[in-house]
Amino acid sequence: MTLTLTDVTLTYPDGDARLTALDRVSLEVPAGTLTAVVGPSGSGKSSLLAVAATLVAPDRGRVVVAGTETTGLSRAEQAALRRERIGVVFQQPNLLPSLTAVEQVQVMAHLSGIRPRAARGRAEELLDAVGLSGQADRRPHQLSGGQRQRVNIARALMNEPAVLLVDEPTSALDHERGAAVLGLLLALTRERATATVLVTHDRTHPDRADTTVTMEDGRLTAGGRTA
Ligand SMILES: Nc1ncnc2c1ncn2[C@@H]1O[C@H](COP(=O)(O)OP(=O)(O)OP(=O)(O)O)[C@@H](O)[C@H]1O
Repeated sequence: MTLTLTDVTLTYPDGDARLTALDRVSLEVPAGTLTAVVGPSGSGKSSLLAVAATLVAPDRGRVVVAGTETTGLSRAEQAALRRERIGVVFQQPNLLPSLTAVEQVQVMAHLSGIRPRAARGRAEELLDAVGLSGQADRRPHQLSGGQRQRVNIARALMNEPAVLLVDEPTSALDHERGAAVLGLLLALTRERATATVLVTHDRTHPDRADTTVTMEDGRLTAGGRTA
């Protein structure tokens, strides 16, 4: 299943005018591949993810998630689609301070309609997949920034999403850890056949992505590279 954006334009109110955050953006991300999105601050990268996640409605254009055209759906239908088909890892991880790593992942099952007993096993399996099997019982303050991001990724995979959207934190990870997260995301993308989009602030490691696109002033500029 694929993520497709076609001619997507998004504007925000800006005083009496409108600010164009996305300007006729088209992007296709096939299942089992990872597209890295790079570009300067304010160029529209997070807006692109927000539209792909159906969290923000574009002014114009089409967003198709795993075969479903999202722009015509009601808010309730979009919420159901997010719950069932989309995994999102935000720039600001909002882990719950009192829950252990495995509980953070498990709690997502509730939203995804997975039975509690099955949820524990699945949460453990996902922590294993992101390399955190030894840390299952730690709380967020006992984990490093990179480990917290891995918990976040495991959490986003709980509903077996078709589309995985990751907004990489700007400062939480150094280059080496950022590269490790990219390696992990690539492996998960292949294994789980997700259409993955990674917004990254590190300009060096996207070389390993299947495709790298650059945002500039709300436009996807040429120079996208397909491996
Ligand atoms: N809710 C909003 N209301 C008004 N303007 C917004 C809103 N969100 C973003 N913008 C503006 O839209 C443009 C694109 O912002 P966006 O957050 O998508 O950029 P970005 O490339 O993700 O930036 P960064 O790398 O700093 O996270 C910016 O000019 C920003 O100021």
